[in-house]
Parts: sequence; structure tokens; C-alpha cells
Amino acid sequence: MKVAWAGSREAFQVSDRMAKLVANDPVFEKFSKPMLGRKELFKNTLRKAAYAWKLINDLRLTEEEAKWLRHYIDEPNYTDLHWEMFVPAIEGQGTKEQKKKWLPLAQTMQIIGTYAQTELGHGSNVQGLETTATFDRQTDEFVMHSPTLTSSKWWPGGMAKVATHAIVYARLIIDGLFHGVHGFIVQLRSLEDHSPLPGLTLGDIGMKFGHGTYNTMDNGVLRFDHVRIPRNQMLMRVSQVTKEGKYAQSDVPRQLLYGTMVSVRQTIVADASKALSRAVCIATRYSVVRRQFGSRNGGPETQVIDYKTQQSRLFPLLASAYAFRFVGEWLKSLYIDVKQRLEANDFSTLPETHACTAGLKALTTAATADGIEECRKLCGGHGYLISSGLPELFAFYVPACSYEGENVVMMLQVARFLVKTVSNLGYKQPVGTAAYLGRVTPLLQNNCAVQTAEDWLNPDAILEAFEARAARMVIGCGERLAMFENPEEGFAELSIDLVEASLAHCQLITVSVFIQKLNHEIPGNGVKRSLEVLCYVYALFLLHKHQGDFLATGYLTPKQASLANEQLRTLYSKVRPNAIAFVDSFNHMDHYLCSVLGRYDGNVYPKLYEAAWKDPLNDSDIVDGIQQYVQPILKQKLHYAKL
Ligand SMILES: CCCCCCCC/C=C\CCCCCCCCCCC/C=C/C(=O)SCCNC(=O)CCNC(=O)[C@H](O)C(C)(C)COP(=O)(O)OP(=O)(O)OC[C@H]1O[C@@H](n2cnc3c(N)ncnc32)[C@H](O)[C@@H]1OP(=O)(O)O
Ligand SMILES: Cc1cc2nc3c(=O)[nH]c(=O)nc-3n(C[C@H](O)[C@H](O)[C@H](O)COP(=O)(O)OP(=O)(O)OC[C@H]3O[C@@H](n4cnc5c(N)ncnc54)[C@H](O)[C@@H]3O)c2cc1C
Repeated sequence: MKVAWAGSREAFQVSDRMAKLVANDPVFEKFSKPMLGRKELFKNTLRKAAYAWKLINDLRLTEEEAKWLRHYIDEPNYTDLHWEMFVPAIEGQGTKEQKKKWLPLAQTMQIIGTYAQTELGHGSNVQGLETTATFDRQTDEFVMHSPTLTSSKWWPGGMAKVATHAIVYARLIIDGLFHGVHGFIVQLRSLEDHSPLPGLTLGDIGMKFGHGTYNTMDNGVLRFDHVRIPRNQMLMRVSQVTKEGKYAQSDVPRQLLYGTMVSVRQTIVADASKALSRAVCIATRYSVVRRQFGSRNGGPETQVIDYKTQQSRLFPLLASAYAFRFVGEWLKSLYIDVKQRLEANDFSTLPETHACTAGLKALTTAATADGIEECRKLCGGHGYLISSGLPELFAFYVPACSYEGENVVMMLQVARFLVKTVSNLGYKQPVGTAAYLGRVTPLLQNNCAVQTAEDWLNPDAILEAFEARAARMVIGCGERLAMFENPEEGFAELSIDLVEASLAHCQLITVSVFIQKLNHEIPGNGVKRSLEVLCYVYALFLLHKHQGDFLATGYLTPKQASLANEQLRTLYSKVRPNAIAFVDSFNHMDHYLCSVLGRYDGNVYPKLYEAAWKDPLNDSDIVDGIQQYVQPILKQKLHYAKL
């Protein structure tokens, strides 16, 4: 199962080796992090990042190994933006000459970059950005300027204190004419003494949600006061500006300017299963250790994992972790394919890839953030302790619902793709993830054939149910949209239904990828049979949760929906014996989990007790402030003694 989770034996070996390397190195200790103040926390992260870079070079780690190393170090920092956004932006949007100049510098970290797109006034609406890049023909330069307070760049990670360079998105202006938003490579700091370059105001935007997690990152604010950069620092794969000030567009679509976001959204989907599996592992192990009620004749109480209600909250999350792992793997291969095509100027699959990355980013991050919080509750009161590992994980993870495309905004992008696909049905056969929309007639006409709970243990029945639900919701929206004279007005009016239809479409993708995975790629019958159970749990849990959709579209009868739920409960009993094996297969080491409740050895209570004594408040019996503020209250003679 460990190999099935990792994707291959080689992938397992690489991640396992890196997990052990980090766990066994005292530099990467992290239990004390929550006790540090912001400055110490930040410095501590800089120290770890520098040490990690040394290890990467000294040990000559491959790119894959270096990624796992960063992952297991488990602290967001400036290198995330450098490797995940700055470098890909140059790769995807730079010309050959620009790549030749900038990539070697970035890949050896002689420069450190960030991605400065969002502003105080605009994040989602990229076309609304206000920073200007005005071409000056006399000097062959662009003048970068922040004309308003709301045009201040706001959020870029690593920008406040570390990055030496940034890809800055700004409105291109030539001779007073606006030519859209473009990316520019801008140096922020001196490579000698690290001070901000003249004309730039740089700072940190302040503390964020949670203490010890995202505050390791220096998210920054940046303002320009007429800062000049050479013309050849505009990223020019999509559009070019000549030294005469002529603006020209290549054959490549403008959407490539948004390419870096497609790349990172794919990474975020691939990473969702890491965060969810981490929370599920903690909650499952603890649910086996924790006992409440049910003692008979003085025997042990019931393990809380044996309560049906606990199972009905926990096991769908376990199944979701596996579903997200597989859909992340699938999306990565789709992305690798589109990347190769884009390099060869084939843009045909870009719209579908954009819809998949946007929609699956929204689906997986929302379910993962909610899932981590549910795992915290599944651990009862102890889940609220930092030493459970869950509060910090939640604080780290939840912004994923907002960054890289706010989730609702992303689902509306999927909706645009689906509406377009449906309106083209007469003359363009949909392919890939939208292929089912080409079979609308049977999907709209045929209803579910399930008669017994057992009938739901059939991938074809499940797939057809999810296809029919999504198709009916999408086509229903399409029909209602057609009644509006102004399509944009109609889209806005129907946006709530469109987001629900998009979610149905994305859930269909995750369910069908899980089924596909079982049909083709699982080594060993035992592993395959166990994963089949999780696949059914995932699908039937979604069906139960969204049964309103399945019933309202008329595909299921109430009887069939309740048979699905009956089957789901039976499946929970089949998951139970393997629950620990399923979470051990994630191969999460204690160091990575950083959780007293999720310990591999189950030795929860002594370690929980021990962890409490490490709190700085327990350094002495009488702490600072007691004599000054508590004793005077105790010793005063009150007039209102009776109160
Ligand atoms: C316990 C503690 C644990 C700690 C653990 C720590 C561990 C960490 C360790 C290691 C991790 C390492 C890996 C980390 C990886 C993740 C890094 C993440 C870092 C996060 C940093 C965040 C960065 C950011 O947020 S950057 C800013 C992102 N901003 C956005 O996403 C903005 C969203 N807005 C948009 O995308 C667009 O503006 C829009 C699409 C919403 C609207 O754009 P508009 O131009 O108005 O477009 P529209 O008219 O709707 O569309 C025009 C056509 O273009 C198509 N289209 C739109 N976008 C794209 C695209 N991206 N690609 C292709 N096509 C696109 C659209 O469909 C339209 O097409 P049509 O055919 O014309 O209809
Ligand atoms: C931790 C973190 C790190 C970040 N790192 C970076 C970074 O490195 N670089 C960078 O450039 N940016 C970064 N960002 C910014 C991030 O990309 C934006 O915050 C994100 O894209 C959301 O945009 P917004 O803040 O403008 O939200 P808004 O768009 O203002 O969202 C507010 C609300 O309005 C709704 N809404 C907005 N538009 C629509 C619409 N058309 N229809 C319906 N509802 C709508 C949303 O659903 C949401 O509910 C980061 C953000 C965070 C939290």
C-alpha cells in the first residue's frame, strides 16, 4: 500500500530517504517553534533554509529529492515562491534569450525571486491591477510606478525581507495606450548589502492566522516610485515591445501570461493529499488509543474509532486523502503533457487543463481545510492543543482556499469552460474530462438501475450516477442561460447554480480517476481490494452528502439514495480492520506529524503529559506578573466584600 500511495517503488524510496534525512538532523527540530517570537521564528526559518540549500548542494540531491527535503522541513519560506513561481514564470513566459540570462542565476540562487501579482486593491481581478509600466523610448526603459495606495503590491511571499528580484505584474503603457497586464523582472535589493534599491518601499504586511506556521514567511508590501528597468526585462514570450515602442503579439495565446498559476494550482492539488493524510493519520491513530464509555464488567472502555459516528466522520476523510493523492498524480501527468505541448506551440488542451487545475484546486483545498478541522474535532479537547499538531496544520493550510485563485472564483472559471463546451455541442465533440457531455441524450434520459444496496458496489453504476448528475446540472444551467439576452448578465444571475454544477463536474473527475486507478495501476490483489473499499466509500459518501443534487435532477429515487447510504455504512465496517494500515501507508514519520496524538507507538498520554511541562509557563511555579497583578487583588481589603 505504501508503494500504491507513493506512486512507485522508486518514488517511495526517494521520499522515505528524505523524510529520514530531515527527521534525524537536529537542525530541523520543530517542536519548539510555537514558542518563538516573530523575529526568532523568521531567523530560525532562514537558518533552516540556508542549511537545506547546503545539503542540496553537498549531497548533490536531484530536483525530486530537493522537493521532498523542502516538504519534510515543513516550514513555508521564501524558497517556495522562488522555486514554485519565480522560476516557472521565467520558464513559461520568457524568451529564449531571457531564459538563458535569468534561469542560471535563479537555479543557482545567485538571485532569489518572488511573484508579485496581487495588490492591496486587487487579487482575483488580474486585469484590474493598477501598477504601471510605462515605456520610455528615449532611454529604452520601462518606468514602474505605484500610482495609488491600492496599487501597492501586497502578499508576495519572500518579498518583505529576502527576495532580490520579483516578477512584477503591471499595466503596460506605451504612448498613453494601455496594452494589458504583463510580467516584468524587477530587481528589488542590492546584491551587495541587500538594501532595497532606490525608489522602492518594501516591508512585511504583518502577522497572519496561526502563530508558528505561515509567519515563517515574509509576505510583503512593495511600492514603486518611478523605478526604471531595461526594456528587455519585460517577459516577452507572449507579447513584445520593440525599442521603437511598437507593441506586437506572438501567435501564442494571451492566457499564457497566466501559465504560472496553472503550474502552481497543479502543485497545490498534488499537495492537498499530503496535508489531509497528515490530519487523518493523527485522528485515526488517536481514535484507536482513545477510549470512552462502554466498559463491561470492569473491562476496557470502547475505542472511540469503534463508534459508528466516529467512523462516518473519519473514514470518508481517509478515502478522500487517497482520492486526492490519485487525482493529484493524474493532474500532474495532464500538466506535464500540456507543458510539452505549449513548448511546441500546441495550445489545444490549455482550456481544459486550466479548468481542471482551477476546479480541482478549489475542490481539494476546500475539502482538505474542512477535513483538517474535522480531524481536530475527532480528537476531542486534546485536538485543540498545539501539541496535537492539528491547529498549526489548519492555520498553515486554510489560506490555500484563497491564494492561487480564490476557490469560488476558480469554480466560476470551470463554469465558463462547461458553458462554452455545452454551447459548442452541435459542432464540436467534447473530449477528455468533458467527454461525457457528448453523451447527454442517454445521460438525460436513462435513470439509475440500482435495486439493492449491493448493486452500488459497481464502478459503472457509480460513474453513470456522477456523470448523469453533472450533465443534468450543467445542461440545466445552459438551458437557463440561453433565456438571457445578455449572456454575462445570465452568467452572473445563475452563478450560484453554476458553481454547484462545476463542483459536480470536478467530483466526477475525482471519482472517475480513482476508478481508473483501480482498473489499471494497482499492484497486488490485497491492496487493490482494500483500495476498492475506499473508492466506494469516497463515491458513496459524496453521493450521500450531495443526494439533493442526485434527487433533484431526477436520476435517483429516494429509495436508491437510501440504498447507497445503507451500503456506505456497511463499507465502514470493512474499512475498520485496516484503518491503521491505511494511515501507516502514508509513511508519515513522527517528526513530520509533529503530533503527540498521532505518535506511531500510540504512547499518547505519557507524552501529552510530558509535552505540557515544556511550556514556558511551567518554567517556575510563580511566574512573572503574579506578584504585580494577582497578589494585590488577593491582599486588598474590599468595600464590596459581599460581591
Ligand atoms: C504544521 C505546519 C505545516 C507547514 C507545512 C509547510 C510545507 C511547505 C513546504 C514545502 C512546499 C513546497 C511546495 C509549495 C507549493 C505551493 C506554493 C504555494 C505558495 C502560495 C503562494 C501564493 C501565491 C499566489 O497567490 S500568486 C497570485 C495568484 N492569483 C490568482 O490566482 C488570481 C486569480 N485570478 C485569475 O486567475 C484571473 O484573473 C481570472 C481567471 C479569475 C480572471 O481573469 P480575466 O483575465 O478577467 O479572465 P477571463 O475573462 O475570465 O478569462 C479570459 C480567458 O482566459 C482563460 N483563462 C483564465 N485564466 C487562465 C489560465 N490560468 N490559464 C489558461 N487560460 C486561462 C479563461 O478561461 C478565458 O478563456 P475564454 O476561452 O476566453 O473563455
Ligand atoms: C498566505 C497567502 C499567500 C499569498 N501569496 C501571494 C504571492 O506570493 N503573490 C501574489 O501575487 N499573491 C499572493 N497572495 C494573494 C492571493 O493570490 C489573493 O489573495 C487571492 O488570489 C485572492 O484574491 P483577493 O484577496 O483579491 O480576494 P477577493 O477577490 O477580494 O475575494 C473576496 C471575496 O470576493 C469573492 N469574489 C471575488 N470575485 C468574485 C467574482 N467575480 N464572482 C463572485 N465572487 C467573487 C470571493 O469569492 C471572496 O469571497 C497570497 C495570499 C495569501 C492568503
